Amino acid sequence: MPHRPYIVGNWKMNGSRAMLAEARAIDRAAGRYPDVQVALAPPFTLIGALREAVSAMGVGGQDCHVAAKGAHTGDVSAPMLVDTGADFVIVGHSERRKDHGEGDAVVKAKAEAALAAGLGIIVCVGETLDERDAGKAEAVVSGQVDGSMPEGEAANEAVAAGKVAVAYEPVWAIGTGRVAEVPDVIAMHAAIRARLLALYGDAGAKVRILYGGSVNAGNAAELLAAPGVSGALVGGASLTAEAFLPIVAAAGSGEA
Ligand SMILES: O=C(CO)COP(=O)(O)O
Repeated sequence: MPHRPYIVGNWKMNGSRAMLAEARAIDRAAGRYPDVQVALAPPFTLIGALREAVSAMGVGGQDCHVAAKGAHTGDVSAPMLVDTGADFVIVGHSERRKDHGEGDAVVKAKAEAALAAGLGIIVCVGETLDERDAGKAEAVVSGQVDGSMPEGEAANEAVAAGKVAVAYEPVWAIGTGRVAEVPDVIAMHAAIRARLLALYGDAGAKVRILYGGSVNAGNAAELLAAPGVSGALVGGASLTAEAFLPIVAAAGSGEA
């Protein structure tokens, strides 16, 4: 694998202070896999506490507003994420795109706001089942990459610094137990890489492309060994150390 594997847990709208014990256990074990970059994205309410509870792993947000501050009730900005201890943020998750009507232009603005605040980013893309069945998966995902990735000098610098990742998450594989076929994942990651090279030139090779969608202990090794897969964005199986650590172990060479 040309990149340092990146295994990220997305807790979505799950978690309470009681779950900090899981984060601590994940963090302790993550320290045994220095070859793997491990991170968790808890809900906003837990970012600060989780940051203080862990030391080896990254801590991120699941979304940010396009503006740095202002009259946007209920929203959280990228500088606020930094202030509470986050080092990255996920933008453009399909649940945000669907639940909050976020299109590519908004996702791109969020990505640029996050970079301006100094955060790393994971930009999510992925097709629906209808789009895949219609043979449009690569076209849809390529269009999302073109429309959602940040542009400009700050983006080029962040890409070169390895602070930018893309997560390919087929919508039909999220939370369904249905994983994409490995050849389809390889093909899609290659299509995404081609767009990244077109957008950023040679530096586009530095963007890590993660797979997400029903990743678990049983399928992680095969997915992570696939050419072009630089890591995983994990939902349900990131909620406990017991479920998440085998995925970290599958990515790393440390002791189990
Ligand atoms: O959406 C996901 C991660 O962002 C994937 O969720 P699951 O791993 O629960 O399918």
